[in-house]
Amino acid sequence: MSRERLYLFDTTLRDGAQTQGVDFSVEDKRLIAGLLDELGVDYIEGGYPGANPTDTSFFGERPALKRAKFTAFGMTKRAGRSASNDPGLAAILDADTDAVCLVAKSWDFHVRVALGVTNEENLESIEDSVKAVAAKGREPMIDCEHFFDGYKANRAYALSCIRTALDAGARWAVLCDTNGGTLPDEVERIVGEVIASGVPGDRLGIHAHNDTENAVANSLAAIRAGVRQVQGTLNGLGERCGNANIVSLIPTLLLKKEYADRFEIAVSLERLKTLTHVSRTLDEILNRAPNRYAPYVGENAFASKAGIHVSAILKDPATYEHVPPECVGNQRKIAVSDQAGRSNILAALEEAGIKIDPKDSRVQRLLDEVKEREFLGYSYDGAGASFELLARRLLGEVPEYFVIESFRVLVERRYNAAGEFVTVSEATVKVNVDADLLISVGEGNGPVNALDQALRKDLGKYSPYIEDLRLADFKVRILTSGTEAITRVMIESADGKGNRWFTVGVSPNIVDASFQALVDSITYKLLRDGAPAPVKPAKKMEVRV
Ligand SMILES: CC(=O)SCCNC(=O)CCNC(=O)[C@H](O)C(C)(C)COP(=O)(O)OP(=O)(O)OC[C@H]1O[C@@H](n2cnc3c(N)ncnc32)[C@H](O)[C@@H]1OP(=O)(O)O
Ligand SMILES: CC(=O)C(=O)O
Repeated sequence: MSRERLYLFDTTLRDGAQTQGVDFSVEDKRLIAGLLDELGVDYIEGGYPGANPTDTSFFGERPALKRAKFTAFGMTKRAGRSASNDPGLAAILDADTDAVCLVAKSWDFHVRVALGVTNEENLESIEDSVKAVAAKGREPMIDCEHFFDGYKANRAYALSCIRTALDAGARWAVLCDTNGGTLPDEVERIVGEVIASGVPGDRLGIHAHNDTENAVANSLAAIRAGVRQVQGTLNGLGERCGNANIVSLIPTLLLKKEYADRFEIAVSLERLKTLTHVSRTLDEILNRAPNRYAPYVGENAFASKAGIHVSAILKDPATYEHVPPECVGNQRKIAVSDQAGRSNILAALEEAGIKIDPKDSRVQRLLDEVKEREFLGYSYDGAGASFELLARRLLGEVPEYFVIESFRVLVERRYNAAGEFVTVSEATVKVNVDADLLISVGEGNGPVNALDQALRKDLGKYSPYIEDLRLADFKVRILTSGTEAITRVMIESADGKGNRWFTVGVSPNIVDASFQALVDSITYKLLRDGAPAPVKPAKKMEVRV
């Protein structure tokens, strides 16, 4: 059966730029356009030439796209002047693009209130503007703003906006759920009625906003009802609650039988494997933490925690995964926690490269220990290095590289040499390495920083192993256990080889919890980098300062 072509229109650089807190630079726009082009979308809406210096500059030098149609956005000409005499439209037509998408009002309420013109004047603006785009040799399309609300208020007028655009030569009339309040059943019914009224579905598009968390569902409903262009943004960026997320739409269209059997899109199954990378690169550009819960591409999208799930996943991943993670470039994650069973532990041990007979009684002991510690506040879910140390200690594989004899931290608010009133922390750590007692003092902008400085200042023969270690992130959470508040500290560490690892510490005292996580971090690095075991047992001998 031959499949129908479905076109993907990306508006990350236009509607996505309308997201609160998002402010693309010209260079960001170039990078994102390149990513989208490589992914395989059909249209890249770059922004609104003439609306702001960034967009004008971006359109001033057309990005080198391999296959996507570079598209400018703008609005139809203002009433009372000709298309050739409208400076806004002129800036859009002057831009070197393949296509032009103009937003037009299709709700009579908006024509009256927002534009303050007659319905006929608005239709005239649509017709003249589309003709002006076509005359410039660009592919014209019209975003019918508020189409669904307009259709419910004045069906005949909303339809006449579409017909006027298409009759004037628009390749597409895009039905916009601008306020995002329409639900999937309404979208499906209304699109069906529009097509039944004689408008061909292969000239219609859908542009859905996410105000009821239905933007993707509404886009799929419109596709089922017959539209053949779908608009969306990377990671669902966009005005207010965002647009339909193409990072969710693309895999659904490619991997779900109902759509994959009926439609052909320009993104290949091979390019689909880059989707997680594309999504996370956008977050990187925006300096935002990726959404762990994002469907398909989030860190949790294929993370299983419950023992019953993991037991089955290890027998066949299809038992609890709706698609294989690799097909979108993501990966399976098996968490170890108090929801775990033996299967989670075995999977985590395998991931850490620890070989053990599944029937070994130490597997159950480790599981019991994890559950006991999680009860006390530890969380191994996000602290893989601490879990690995716990497991290897139980198996007798972790040398006691160093022994902490004691530590002390002072926090002082005082005037510094420059006469500024500052808070400084000072830590002293006594550590035993190869029977040498080493005492180091460190200063820092906080107690944990000072402890870290002191601990790492002199670790005897282990010092060279930790020269490139740095603390990348530090998270504190206060938990309540019974009547007591306890602190859980998670530390992310990194080294010069690009390795990152996570450790956890728990104590009623925040400094103590931090220190545990620090010690785990250093021990993990020593173990991973093959540091030799101490030759002498730890005991106080000589003092070196
Ligand atoms: C649903 C959407 O997301 S549409 C996309 C919206 N995106 C943006 O607005 C981002 C970029 N916009 C801008 O930089 C500015 O709004 C500009 C440059 C386009 C216009 O700026 P200004 O000329 O200062 O006008 P302003 O933004 O205050 O108001 C919009 C004007 O466009 C008119 N207008 C709105 N839509 C249309 C349309 N489809 N056709 C013709 N005129 C329109 C409004 O009636 C209003 O006119 P008025 O000033 O005579 O009342
Ligand atoms: C055009 C557009 O962004 C909208 O109607 O939502």
